[in-house]
Amino acid sequence: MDHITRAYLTEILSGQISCVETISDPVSLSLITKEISGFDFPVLKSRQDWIADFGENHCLTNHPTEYHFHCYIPLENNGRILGTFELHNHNHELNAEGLTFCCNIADFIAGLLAVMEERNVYEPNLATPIKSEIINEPKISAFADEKIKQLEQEIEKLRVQLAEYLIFKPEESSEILTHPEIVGSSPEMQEVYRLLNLISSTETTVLILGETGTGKELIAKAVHDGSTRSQKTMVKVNCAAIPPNLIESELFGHEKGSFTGATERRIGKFEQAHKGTIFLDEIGELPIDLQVRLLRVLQEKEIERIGGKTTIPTDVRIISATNRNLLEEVEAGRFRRDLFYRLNVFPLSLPPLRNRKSDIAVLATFFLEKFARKSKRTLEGFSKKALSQMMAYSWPGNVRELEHLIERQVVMAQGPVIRNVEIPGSPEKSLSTLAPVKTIFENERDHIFAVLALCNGKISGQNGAAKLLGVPATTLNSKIKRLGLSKKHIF
Ligand SMILES: Nc1ncnc2c1ncn2[C@@H]1O[C@H](COP(=O)(O)OP(=O)(O)OP(=O)(O)O)[C@@H](O)[C@H]1O
Repeated sequence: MDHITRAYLTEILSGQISCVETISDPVSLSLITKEISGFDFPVLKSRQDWIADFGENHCLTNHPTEYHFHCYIPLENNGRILGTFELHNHNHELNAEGLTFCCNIADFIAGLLAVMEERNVYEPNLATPIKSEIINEPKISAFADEKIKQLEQEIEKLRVQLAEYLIFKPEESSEILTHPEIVGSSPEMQEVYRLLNLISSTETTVLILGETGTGKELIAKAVHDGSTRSQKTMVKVNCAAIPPNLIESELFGHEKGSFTGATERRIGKFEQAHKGTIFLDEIGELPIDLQVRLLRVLQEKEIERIGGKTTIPTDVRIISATNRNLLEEVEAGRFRRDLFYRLNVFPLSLPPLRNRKSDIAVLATFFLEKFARKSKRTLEGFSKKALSQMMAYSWPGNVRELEHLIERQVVMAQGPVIRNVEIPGSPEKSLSTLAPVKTIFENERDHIFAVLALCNGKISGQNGAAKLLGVPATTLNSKIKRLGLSKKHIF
């Protein structure tokens, strides 16, 4: 290899600097090539990792300050690796969220380098290093066309978000965050509110992830309401609910007579959402051919009605949501990787209710008040028993399931306090209906019996039952006698 392109962000005390450089000097190159150009997937390394591998001389950030955490992501465009994106920072080891940020930035930088290469603005085989502060101070804008400017703007937005993310130290914030429309103050929801605050004033494309009923639509609404587009509408499209043959016309509209049954011109959801937000729910269900069209709309920022002859510019913020693991869908070839990166600019994961049990009581009370008001009933709250029933349940349908359950309880309530909640699929168990319970004695006997059978009756030694059970062979022998077990039980 005769050169390597490195785009890097480093955290310094006064803020962030960023630059792209091409290194072709043989001495630095051999060291760098050896170390980072071999990474063909994202790699996180700490300073200690580098020292363990290469000694104290590992530092390759071209900056005198030593950094503690390093992240390297290949800059890949259409299967070609154009260089490496690096982040060097002091404070945090990157978590999954930070890594996604970086992957998104890398994706845009790779796109930018590819366009620059195409336009001859950037020449990867240049013998001398170019040092253009493409991110902070776009010197190349003299040559730059619209596409380059757009990509630069996207990168800049992400860079600012990443900077805010890196500066934030959760342990230093003691303020309990809340939201007027969203109930819950568990640590998991604190993180959701923090991310909501982070994106509220931006135009970022958001991907909301979470199981069914975790509140994805509610959060999408909160993102829209908190944005500068809140005076315009948020148009919702449920990609799973529309028959595949109608979804294109639903999203982009059609001209009269463009297909059988198109008796009128139809304005699609993208046009309806102009200057506002479009919420693409269940995006994982979007057919693959429409994924291509959606990607084009995201890139070109214009749509074409079916049967239309002109393109219509659209200014729409995209929020999408899914309860699928989209990366798995990408790996399985059911979801386009380029679209995934476009949508996943800012991922926001909602925790399932079973992982934030401290919110159950407050959510249940919120719904109790809501439905009591609606049905004009006076209800005061839940008994301890009712609350512990709700706490013990795993809520596969999450907040929506809780909401429906409380609605039913309000209808059926006999007095001002709900004393018993009917958890679905678990009729109240009385002792007489429970399966016979084993005594501790029986449990121990059966367990020892099973392990002895596994070891073919061998008690001591390397493959003996005593070793597996973590007791000395003499103890196991006396237990076997006491429990009345013998070899005949085993073979
Ligand atoms: N934190 C919350 N506070 C108050 N209400 C909530 C909260 N989370 C969810 N809900 C309510 O629960 C119901 C389900 O929420 P929502 O429709 O947003 O879930 P979803 O994740 O979009 O579901 P699906 O994946 O099935 O589309 C709604 O009535 C919503 O208002």
